Amino acid sequence: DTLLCYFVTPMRIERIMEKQGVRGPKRRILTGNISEMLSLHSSATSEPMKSISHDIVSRLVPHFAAWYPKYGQRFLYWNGIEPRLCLTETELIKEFLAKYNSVSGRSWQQRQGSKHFIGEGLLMANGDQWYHQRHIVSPAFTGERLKEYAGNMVECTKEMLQSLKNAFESGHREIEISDYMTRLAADIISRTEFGTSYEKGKQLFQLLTNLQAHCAQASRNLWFPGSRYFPSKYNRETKAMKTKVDRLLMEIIESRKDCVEIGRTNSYGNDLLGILLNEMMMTKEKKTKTTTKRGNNNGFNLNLQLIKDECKTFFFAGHETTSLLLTWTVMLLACNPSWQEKVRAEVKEVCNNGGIPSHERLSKLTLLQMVINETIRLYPPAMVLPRMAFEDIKLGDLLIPKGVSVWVPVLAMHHSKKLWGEDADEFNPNRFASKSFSSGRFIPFAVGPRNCIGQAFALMEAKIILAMFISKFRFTISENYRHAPEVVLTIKPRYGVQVCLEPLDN
Ligand code: HEM
Repeated sequence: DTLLCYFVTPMRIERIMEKQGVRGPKRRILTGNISEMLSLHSSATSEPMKSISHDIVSRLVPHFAAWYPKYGQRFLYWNGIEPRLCLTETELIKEFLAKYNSVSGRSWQQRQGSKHFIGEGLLMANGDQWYHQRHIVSPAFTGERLKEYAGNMVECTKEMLQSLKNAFESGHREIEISDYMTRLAADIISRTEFGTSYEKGKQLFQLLTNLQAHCAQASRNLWFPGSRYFPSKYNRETKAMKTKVDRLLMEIIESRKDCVEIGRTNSYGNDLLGILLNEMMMTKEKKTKTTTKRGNNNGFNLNLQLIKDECKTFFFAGHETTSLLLTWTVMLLACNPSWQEKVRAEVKEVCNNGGIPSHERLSKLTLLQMVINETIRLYPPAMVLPRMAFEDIKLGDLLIPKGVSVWVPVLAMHHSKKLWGEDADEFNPNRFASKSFSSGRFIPFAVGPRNCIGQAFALMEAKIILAMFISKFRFTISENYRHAPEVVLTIKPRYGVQVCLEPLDN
């Protein structure tokens, strides 16, 4: 097996790719191109940028910036023993994401790296396991359900605006906005997931945030097979943190079950946790009635462990991405006062009740939507879409051998001058004025059956929060802001985003 994994398979993959003209940097046995990538990364992000420029590809994905001009629009590199095929052709990407979902998915490295903090939930599931989970949670994201969440979003935002006002009144003219946005997005997803058990959801937020930061650090060593078995301090600490999270989740689940068992209600609720518990109970009942074997569900079993994993998955996928979208939008509008004023005027016209947008009015906020699009083009929270081929895949003229991870470099494509023109690195929301922009080059939420299930939720949330924020405050970028985007799973501002606030009367 070792021989196969370290020598034979990599050589076979290299040969197949080379025959098709796909080349890449020279690979070392075991470590692949890791040391080169590490050294490129550490020099690229060691300092803040000299100005607030959005030309960030060579800073955040320096290996892409180095290899793309040299090896072309498809190239192969190695993260340890994992081969990665970087694919940048929009038609091929669309076809790959739309058609080959059942024969591609999360790689071992990805699943291992996130095992402790999101486990086997939707984001990391593959094949039938993925299919069943997606089917079960979809009802939580229908149009009707979204409308109901809008009220929660407005309530949480009002609280956040009040605490900003309090901070201002106690003398803080400058605030760091990413902290506020992170707490707000966590608040909203906690209510959506846990509804009434929301107070415990808040406690979970802290525990999960710590666990995630811890896992991000530990997974740096994952390219080395067997590392997860080392009795390291990291591994011990991770396990202890995970146990705490699971215990708290179990408490939330148990109290929900108690309510049903003592007959106070007959449903577990229609928030995400409720939907999952209802489904688990229904399948249990069906099983005892018909004593069906595993057959029709292909071995899929929604048990308590999976429900806990799902709660963690949605918490993780649903708050950090959105809070970053909000933070970067505030940064960009703080640096572009004319766009800030235009959006404020639009909000005033569309929502003439103090900037609180009703669900029906959201689609009328077109300038705000253009600004949001431009923000996730320049700073896409998910900067890469990784998918491993589980079978040989024929994509146009390209054969992708089994075992290769296809990497769609979202950030690099969003900044490509070839796709967006010479001003690709500039903030210009007008490029989204026409609704007919090609979908292939703009993929912040991915495309195809495995796209972001929370896309409509996130966009609704972003519009509500930004509309309310912009009606209450005018804001400018502080001279203390240091522009230092960095990648820690997502694209973050290393030192936060400091803005100066001016409350508005309305
Ligand atoms: C601006 C905000 C967001 C962005 C940019 C974003 C982006 C993405 C992207 C690119 C993917 C595909 C990842 C991949 O295939 O590698 C994804 C998947 C996912 N997202 Fe989001 N997301 C956002 C907000 C949310 C929210 C609010 C939720 C939940 C409420 C959510 C839940 C998920 C889940 C569960 C998946 C996995 C879907 C699957 O594999 O079937 N996301 N997201």
